[in-house]
Amino acid sequence: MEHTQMVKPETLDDLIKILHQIFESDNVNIEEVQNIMEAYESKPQEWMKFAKFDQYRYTRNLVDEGNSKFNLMILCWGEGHGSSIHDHTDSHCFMKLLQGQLKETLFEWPDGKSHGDMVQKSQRILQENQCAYINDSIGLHRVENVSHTECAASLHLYSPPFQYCQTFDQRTGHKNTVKMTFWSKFGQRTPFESTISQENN
Ligand SMILES: N[C@@H](CS(=O)O)C(=O)O
Ligand SMILES: [Fe+2]
Repeated sequence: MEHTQMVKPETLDDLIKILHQIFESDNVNIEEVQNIMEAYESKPQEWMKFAKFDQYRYTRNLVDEGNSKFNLMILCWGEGHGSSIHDHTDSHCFMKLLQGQLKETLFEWPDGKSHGDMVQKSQRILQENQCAYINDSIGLHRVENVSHTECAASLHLYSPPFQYCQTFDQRTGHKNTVKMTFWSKFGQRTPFESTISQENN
Protein backbone atom coordinates (compact mmCIF):
# COMPACT_ATOMS: atom_id res chain seq x y z
CA MET A 1 0.00 0.00 0.00
CA GLU A 2 1.18 3.47 -0.98
CA HIS A 3 2.28 5.72 1.90
CA THR A 4 -0.08 8.64 2.41
CA GLN A 5 0.58 11.67 4.56
CA MET A 6 -2.10 12.29 7.13
CA VAL A 7 -3.19 15.90 7.50
CA LYS A 8 -5.75 16.83 10.10
CA PRO A 9 -8.35 19.26 8.77
CA GLU A 10 -8.94 21.92 11.44
CA THR A 11 -12.18 23.27 9.97
CA LEU A 12 -14.82 22.23 7.42
CA ASP A 13 -13.31 24.73 4.93
CA ASP A 14 -9.93 23.15 5.54
CA LEU A 15 -11.41 19.69 4.90
CA ILE A 16 -12.96 20.90 1.63
CA LYS A 17 -9.59 22.31 0.47
CA ILE A 18 -7.83 19.03 1.22
CA LEU A 19 -10.55 17.04 -0.59
CA HIS A 20 -10.10 19.25 -3.68
CA GLN A 21 -6.36 18.43 -3.67
CA ILE A 22 -6.93 14.69 -3.24
CA PHE A 23 -9.49 14.51 -6.07
CA GLU A 24 -7.23 16.40 -8.53
CA SER A 25 -5.61 13.01 -9.04
CA ASP A 26 -7.55 10.43 -11.06
CA ASN A 27 -6.60 7.72 -8.58
CA VAL A 28 -8.67 7.92 -5.42
CA ASN A 29 -7.26 6.21 -2.34
CA ILE A 30 -10.43 5.22 -0.48
CA GLU A 31 -8.67 4.82 2.87
CA GLU A 32 -7.03 8.24 2.59
CA VAL A 33 -10.36 9.98 1.97
CA GLN A 34 -12.02 8.04 4.77
CA ASN A 35 -9.19 8.91 7.20
CA ILE A 36 -9.22 12.61 6.30
CA MET A 37 -12.99 12.84 6.70
CA GLU A 38 -12.84 11.00 10.00
CA ALA A 39 -10.03 13.28 11.27
CA TYR A 40 -12.18 16.40 10.95
CA GLU A 41 -13.79 17.00 14.36
CA SER A 42 -17.31 18.16 13.70
CA LYS A 43 -18.05 21.69 14.91
CA PRO A 44 -21.72 22.60 14.36
CA GLN A 45 -21.02 26.34 13.95
CA GLU A 46 -18.99 25.49 10.80
CA TRP A 47 -21.75 23.56 9.03
CA MET A 48 -24.99 24.89 10.59
CA LYS A 49 -25.66 27.21 7.64
CA PHE A 50 -26.06 24.14 5.38
CA ALA A 51 -28.09 22.00 7.78
CA LYS A 52 -31.75 22.55 6.85
CA PHE A 53 -34.22 20.04 8.25
CA ASP A 54 -37.66 19.03 7.02
CA GLN A 55 -40.42 17.75 9.25
CA TYR A 56 -41.25 14.72 7.09
CA ARG A 57 -38.08 13.27 5.56
CA TYR A 58 -34.34 13.55 5.41
CA THR A 59 -32.96 16.41 3.34
CA ARG A 60 -29.93 16.62 1.00
CA ASN A 61 -28.07 19.94 1.17
CA LEU A 62 -25.28 20.62 -1.34
CA VAL A 63 -22.12 22.10 0.18
CA ASP A 64 -19.53 21.88 -2.60
CA GLU A 65 -19.34 20.64 -6.21
CA GLY A 66 -15.75 19.46 -5.89
CA ASN A 67 -14.56 20.88 -9.21
CA SER A 68 -16.95 18.35 -10.90
CA LYS A 69 -14.99 15.45 -9.37
CA PHE A 70 -17.28 14.98 -6.37
CA ASN A 71 -20.39 16.27 -4.65
CA LEU A 72 -20.14 17.09 -0.96
CA MET A 73 -23.43 17.43 0.90
CA ILE A 74 -24.94 17.45 4.36
CA LEU A 75 -27.89 15.18 5.00
CA CYS A 76 -30.24 16.18 7.81
CA TRP A 77 -32.22 13.44 9.52
CA GLY A 78 -35.12 14.25 11.82
CA GLU A 79 -36.24 11.79 14.49
CA GLY A 80 -37.23 8.48 12.87
CA HIS A 81 -36.28 9.54 9.32
CA GLY A 82 -34.74 6.91 7.04
CA SER A 83 -33.79 6.20 3.44
CA SER A 84 -35.11 3.48 1.16
CA ILE A 85 -32.81 0.56 0.31
CA HIS A 86 -30.68 1.95 -2.54
CA ASP A 87 -27.53 1.70 -4.63
CA HIS A 88 -24.90 4.38 -5.34
CA THR A 89 -24.81 4.41 -9.16
CA ASP A 90 -21.24 3.06 -9.43
CA SER A 91 -19.82 5.93 -7.38
CA HIS A 92 -17.75 6.02 -4.23
CA CYS A 93 -19.86 7.00 -1.21
CA PHE A 94 -18.25 8.34 1.97
CA MET A 95 -20.52 9.16 4.86
CA LYS A 96 -19.32 10.93 8.02
CA LEU A 97 -21.46 11.53 11.10
CA LEU A 98 -21.48 15.20 12.08
CA GLN A 99 -24.08 14.89 14.80
CA GLY A 100 -26.10 12.12 16.40
CA GLN A 101 -26.06 8.47 15.31
CA LEU A 102 -27.30 6.61 12.23
CA LYS A 103 -28.11 2.95 11.72
CA GLU A 104 -26.79 1.44 8.48
CA THR A 105 -28.26 -1.86 7.26
CA LEU A 106 -26.42 -3.59 4.39
CA PHE A 107 -28.26 -5.78 1.87
CA GLU A 108 -27.17 -8.06 -0.94
CA TRP A 109 -28.16 -7.20 -4.50
CA PRO A 110 -31.28 -9.20 -5.44
CA ASP A 111 -30.28 -11.85 -8.00
CA GLY A 112 -33.34 -11.37 -10.16
CA LYS A 113 -34.51 -14.99 -9.72
CA SER A 114 -35.38 -15.11 -6.04
CA HIS A 115 -38.65 -13.67 -4.80
CA GLY A 116 -39.48 -12.50 -1.32
CA ASP A 117 -37.40 -10.65 1.23
CA MET A 118 -34.04 -9.15 0.34
CA VAL A 119 -31.02 -10.68 2.10
CA GLN A 120 -29.67 -8.58 4.96
CA LYS A 121 -25.86 -8.82 5.37
CA SER A 122 -25.08 -6.70 8.42
CA GLN A 123 -26.14 -3.80 10.56
CA ARG A 124 -24.17 -1.19 12.53
CA ILE A 125 -24.59 2.08 14.38
CA LEU A 126 -22.40 4.89 13.06
CA GLN A 127 -21.15 7.24 15.79
CA GLU A 128 -20.33 10.95 15.72
CA ASN A 129 -17.23 11.68 13.59
CA GLN A 130 -17.08 8.13 12.20
CA CYS A 131 -16.78 7.87 8.40
CA ALA A 132 -18.33 4.89 6.61
CA TYR A 133 -17.74 3.85 2.99
CA ILE A 134 -19.90 1.97 0.50
CA ASN A 135 -20.00 1.28 -3.22
CA ASP A 136 -22.11 -1.02 -5.41
CA SER A 137 -19.68 -3.93 -5.15
CA ILE A 138 -20.08 -3.90 -1.35
CA GLY A 139 -23.86 -3.94 -1.66
CA LEU A 140 -26.96 -1.86 -1.02
CA HIS A 141 -27.93 -0.08 2.15
CA ARG A 142 -30.66 1.59 4.14
CA VAL A 143 -29.72 4.42 6.53
CA GLU A 144 -31.95 5.46 9.45
CA ASN A 145 -32.00 7.82 12.39
CA VAL A 146 -33.75 5.48 14.78
CA SER A 147 -33.73 7.99 17.64
CA HIS A 148 -37.09 9.39 18.72
CA THR A 149 -35.47 12.33 20.54
CA GLU A 150 -32.31 13.36 18.62
CA CYS A 151 -31.84 14.55 15.07
CA ALA A 152 -28.74 13.58 13.09
CA ALA A 153 -26.55 15.21 10.43
CA SER A 154 -24.08 13.49 8.10
CA LEU A 155 -21.52 14.69 5.57
CA HIS A 156 -21.56 12.71 2.30
CA LEU A 157 -19.03 12.69 -0.50
CA TYR A 158 -19.99 11.04 -3.80
CA SER A 159 -17.47 10.60 -6.59
CA PRO A 160 -18.20 10.87 -9.45
CA PRO A 161 -21.34 12.94 -8.70
CA PHE A 162 -24.67 11.32 -9.64
CA GLN A 163 -28.30 12.41 -9.88
CA TYR A 164 -30.17 9.11 -10.12
CA CYS A 165 -30.09 5.97 -8.03
CA GLN A 166 -32.05 2.74 -7.78
CA THR A 167 -34.31 2.04 -4.82
CA PHE A 168 -35.41 -1.47 -3.83
CA ASP A 169 -38.51 -2.94 -2.21
CA GLN A 170 -37.31 -4.97 0.81
CA ARG A 171 -40.17 -7.47 0.48
CA THR A 172 -39.79 -8.25 -3.25
CA GLY A 173 -36.39 -6.91 -4.40
CA HIS A 174 -38.14 -4.97 -7.16
CA LYS A 175 -36.31 -1.81 -8.15
CA ASN A 176 -37.13 1.69 -9.32
CA THR A 177 -34.95 4.49 -10.66
CA VAL A 178 -35.38 7.77 -8.78
CA LYS A 179 -34.03 11.26 -9.19
CA MET A 180 -32.18 12.65 -6.19
CA THR A 181 -32.61 16.33 -5.53
CA PHE A 182 -31.21 18.99 -3.22
CA TRP A 183 -33.28 20.64 -0.51
CA SER A 184 -30.74 23.47 -0.52
CA LYS A 185 -27.58 24.42 -2.39
CA PHE A 186 -24.74 26.40 -0.80
CA GLY A 187 -27.00 27.34 2.11
CA GLN A 188 -29.90 28.55 -0.07
CA ARG A 189 -33.23 26.67 -0.12
CA THR A 190 -33.85 25.15 -3.59
CA PRO A 191 -36.96 26.50 -5.43
CA PHE A 192 -40.02 24.25 -4.92
CA GLU A 193 -40.32 22.90 -8.52
CA SER A 194 -36.94 21.19 -8.40
CA THR A 195 -37.49 19.32 -5.16
CA ILE A 196 -40.83 17.60 -5.73
CA SER A 197 -39.40 14.44 -7.32
CA GLN A 198 -37.28 13.42 -4.34
CA GLU A 199 -38.21 9.82 -3.62
CA ASN A 200 -35.39 8.08 -1.83
CA ASN A 201 -36.86 8.55 1.62
N1 LIG B 1 -27.16 7.72 -0.39
C1 LIG B 1 -28.27 8.45 0.17
C2 LIG B 1 -28.18 8.73 1.60
S1 LIG B 1 -27.73 7.51 2.59
O1 LIG B 1 -27.36 7.91 3.86
O2 LIG B 1 -27.73 6.30 2.22
C3 LIG B 1 -28.44 9.79 -0.50
O3 LIG B 1 -27.49 10.31 -1.07
O4 LIG B 1 -29.53 10.37 -0.41
FE1 LIG C 1 -26.66 5.74 0.61
